[in-house]
Amino acid sequence: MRIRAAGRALALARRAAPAHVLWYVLLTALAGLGPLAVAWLTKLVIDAVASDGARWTDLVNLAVALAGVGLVVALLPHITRYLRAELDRKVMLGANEDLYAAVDRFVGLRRFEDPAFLDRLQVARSSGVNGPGMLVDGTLGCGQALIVVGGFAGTLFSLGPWIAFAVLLSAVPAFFAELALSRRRVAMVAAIGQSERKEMFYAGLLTDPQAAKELRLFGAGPFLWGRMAVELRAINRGHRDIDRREMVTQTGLAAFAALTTGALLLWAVRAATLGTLTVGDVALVVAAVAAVQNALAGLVSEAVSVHQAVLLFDHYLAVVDAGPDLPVRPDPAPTPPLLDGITFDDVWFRYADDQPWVLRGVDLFLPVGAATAVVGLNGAGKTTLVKLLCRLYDPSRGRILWDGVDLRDLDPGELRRRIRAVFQDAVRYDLTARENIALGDLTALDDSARVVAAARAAGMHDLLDGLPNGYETPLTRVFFSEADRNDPSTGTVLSGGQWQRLALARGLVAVHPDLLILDEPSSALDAQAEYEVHSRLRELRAGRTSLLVSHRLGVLREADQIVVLADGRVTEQGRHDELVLVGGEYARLFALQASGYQRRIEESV
Ligand SMILES: Nc1ncnc2c1ncn2[C@@H]1O[C@H](COP(=O)(O)OP(=O)(O)OP(=O)(O)O)[C@@H](O)[C@H]1O
Repeated sequence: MRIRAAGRALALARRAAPAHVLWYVLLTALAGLGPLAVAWLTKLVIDAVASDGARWTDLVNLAVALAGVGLVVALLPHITRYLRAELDRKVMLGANEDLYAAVDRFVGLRRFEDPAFLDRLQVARSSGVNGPGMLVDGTLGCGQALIVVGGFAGTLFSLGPWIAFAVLLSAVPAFFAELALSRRRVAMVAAIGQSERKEMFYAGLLTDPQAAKELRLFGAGPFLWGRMAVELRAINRGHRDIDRREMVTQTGLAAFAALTTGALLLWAVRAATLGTLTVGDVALVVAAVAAVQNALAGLVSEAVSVHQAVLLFDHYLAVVDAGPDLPVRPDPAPTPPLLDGITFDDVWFRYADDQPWVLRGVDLFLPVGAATAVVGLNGAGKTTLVKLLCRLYDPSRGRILWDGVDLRDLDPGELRRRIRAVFQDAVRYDLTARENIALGDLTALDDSARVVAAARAAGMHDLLDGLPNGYETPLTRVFFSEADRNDPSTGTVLSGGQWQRLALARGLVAVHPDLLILDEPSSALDAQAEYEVHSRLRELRAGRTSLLVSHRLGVLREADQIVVLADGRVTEQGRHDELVLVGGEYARLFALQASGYQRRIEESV
């Protein structure tokens, strides 16, 4: 499994930056050979200077070679550092591309509501994408260290086999100790993932312009900061624990390394005084011991970083390989234009097995070309019904049929192209007005006429047209667009009702969707805007299939059918007049709202 992960990471690096990987490998190998060449040339120069019969030209040649190798050794780290940084950048881009493509393939919403998966996603986003770069660096670092160790160990071996053996043995405890530390570090990263997400949430909230108003008014800042501090302390505890272990391990290892180095130096000096080693040999031993110790320490830390990279990359692979969260048929049925209607056939739904049922056997038919309105108390399941219709979840039991074909047999992308929905909690994108609208159908991004028509339908055209840069004005004071670099003050902040109308424009920008869903599209509109918007919507809906959810029963009166949702079932269904005559829940709610308005009129008269 780990080997497979390492293979995938290296393959990703090769794909993202093939030339950089090749050059990086070559230069790293060269950098590994450099210190050995310098040490040997230094030994030869010293021995030549110390000997009586050395020729001047030989000395000069050796010195020039030493200087040349020294130059290469000095230059290589700078070039490899650049290559490494560039490789990391390219690989990270490729890894991010794959990660977000995978996240985009999650057809439904379940994964985004699963805390364990969100933890993985957090690790994948923050560290996993660096895995392949870390792995290449670490693998090459290991390779380089092995070249140095191999070269110098050979040298030490020629001077005395047991020295080479002793030096190599001294690295074994370090290797296993670092490996154990690495395991703990990765476990710690996963363990603090939840705290990190909470800390990010509080940090975002404390600096969020939208939240600033309430937080100041309620004086909730210190409370949230207190919560954030709790998470930060938990994160710190995780890091502190690892840092302490690291300190104890590293100091023990350093003391052990210093002892072995000292013993070897003593041996070399004694051997030189006895005449078994030359002066050049002593210089070589000194260089070799230092280089082998350094390289072994490097080998251990690089091996550890490879290990860590693979463990982190495992989280990344878990996300990238997760696949769609709802079953998607490999050979989906085509999604033709809606001809007959949509059927809810005994639909049961709950958000998780341990949660209560939200829908308990909904039977409903949305006829093509008709406007259906859904009414119900808060929490009755109206938005859930809409989300099932868009196939953001699958029913727990029962079926939803598009002209008789189960939604599960259709391609979710194709289905969604036939549906446009405006949700009550529509997103406010920090983008330009044009982009905010065109996100509803990206084919309209460069089609101003369609964007303007949608804005007109939602009653937003005059306002957007009058902005400093018209439709190109950013609807945010958080960023500014490139065009506004010289005057970033053009960004505009919309009111709640204006955002709602913009969301409506986003829903209306698609050309003739088969199904238009409006979930509380006018709750924040003033009376005049609501009247205008609904008159316009009535025109737009005429002859089209639409589903309208609203608590303002007055705007639903003209729907072709009104459906009351209660206790997870359809309890009433019919036209406004029919339901009023029946005198059930709809009639009660309608009378309640109407009496409120009536009383206010009478009081003001
Ligand atoms: N993502 C979710 N996970 C778990 N439960 C959820 C989720 N979304 C909604 N619910 C629960 O499902 C029930 C129905 O919610 P839904 O949003 O469909 O109601 P609604 O009729 O649209 O309400 P409202 O009129 O307040 O908008 C509620 O009890 C709610 O708590």
